[in-house]
Amino acid sequence: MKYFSTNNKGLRYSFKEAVIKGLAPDEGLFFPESIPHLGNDFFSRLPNMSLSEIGYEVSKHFVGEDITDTVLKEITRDALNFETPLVEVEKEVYSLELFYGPTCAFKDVGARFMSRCLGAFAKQSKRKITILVATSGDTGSAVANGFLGVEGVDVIILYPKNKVSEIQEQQLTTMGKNITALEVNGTFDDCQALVKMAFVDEDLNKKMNLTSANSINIARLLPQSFYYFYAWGQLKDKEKEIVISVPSGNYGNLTGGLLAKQMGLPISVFIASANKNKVVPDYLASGKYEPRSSFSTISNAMDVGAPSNFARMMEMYQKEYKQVIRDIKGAWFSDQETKHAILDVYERTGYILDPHGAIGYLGLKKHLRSNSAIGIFLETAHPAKFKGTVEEVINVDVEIPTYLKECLEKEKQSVVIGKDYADLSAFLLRK
Ligand SMILES: Cc1ncc(COP(=O)(O)O)c(C=O)c1O
Ligand SMILES: N[C@@H](CCOP(=O)(O)O)C(=O)O
Repeated sequence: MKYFSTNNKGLRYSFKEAVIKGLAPDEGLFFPESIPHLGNDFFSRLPNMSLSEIGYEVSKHFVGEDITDTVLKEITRDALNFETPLVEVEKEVYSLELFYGPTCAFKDVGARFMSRCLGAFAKQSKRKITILVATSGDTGSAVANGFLGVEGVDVIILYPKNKVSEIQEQQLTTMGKNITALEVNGTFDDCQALVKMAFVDEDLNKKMNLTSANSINIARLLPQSFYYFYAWGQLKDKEKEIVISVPSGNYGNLTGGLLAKQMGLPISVFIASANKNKVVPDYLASGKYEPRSSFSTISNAMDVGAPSNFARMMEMYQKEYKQVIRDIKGAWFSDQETKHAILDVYERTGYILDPHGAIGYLGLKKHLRSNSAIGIFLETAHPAKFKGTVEEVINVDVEIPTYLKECLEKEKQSVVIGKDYADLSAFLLRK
């Protein structure tokens, strides 16, 4: 399989090149030159397949000869060693719980797969690889956890000062070893823009071997299709129409779902569920895409005003707006509505939503009108990561998983920088 840049289809790159570069030299995002349709045999075996088996069967089409079959099997077995259960919350409304990985967010799936692929490539490389990652809360800790102690790889996390939850910040800033946290005086979009500027800074790239572990990187994005197959495999009734709502910010998770659909997964509609940062729901309503500065909300990991993966969504639909709105509906909700959903679902069912999952739930309820459809929303993080907000709403203690508890006891270590590129490049050149 070869990859092209969303800015230029003329040049082709191997999986290994795309993973090591992260972003194409022309600042486009890497995209597979063809998307395989997985056959009936694969779909008939799905109900009995584990997440890691699905990961292997799907990714083998995308990695080409860059990773041997034996190594790819090891990578998927080792990376995807946790559950992603489908839990019925109400009649025909399911939560796909993606928070059983080590950092309690869906990012663990992609970060663990990518770290093992890059780890395999790093062994073949003489130069150290430096990963730059921008985070609005969850990507940073998942990437740090995935790459902690990996030889030949340094990780630098950029996160927006005062805009992530307390537990998220502890996760980002307490790893030590080969992980450094930069606290940026700005928004997530500023962090993402700084990272992209570093990739095209020629002087810096002569000195450092930089790559990205955001969903910009194809090895982070691809695994985000695996659990859609897993969810479908777990459904008892596969005859009904299936609608999936994805709480979205940078749109890597939704793009993973769209990839699964193009590979043949019978999902009738996706819902792009957003908070007040609603550039994509606005595009779906009007046909105009207008990235803008982001607002801070209680679903902070989705506070993105210029989502990276919009370029890939457009590539998939060849910018055909009518086709896009056939497959994707938009929805957005305020903090007040999010809190109300957390309380309402808790009181009626006992199920505890986190603020991101609550937006997914609301998007699903908005569009799931037909009784003949099954709805799934993605629960993208453990509610304990947003303990303060959730407990204030439901007035009940939310138990913190052991891993999260451990990082609360450690000391925060970060370097504060401004949002000017000069600050980041000076920091990197000093390293
Ligand atoms: C908990 C949580 N939910 C939803 C999102 C949004 O996902 P995406 O950026 O892939 O749209 C994120 C961040 O990416 C997140 O951390
Ligand atoms: N919400 C994300 C933002 C970065 O998203 P990514 O999937 O592109 O890495 C976060 O939690 O950091």
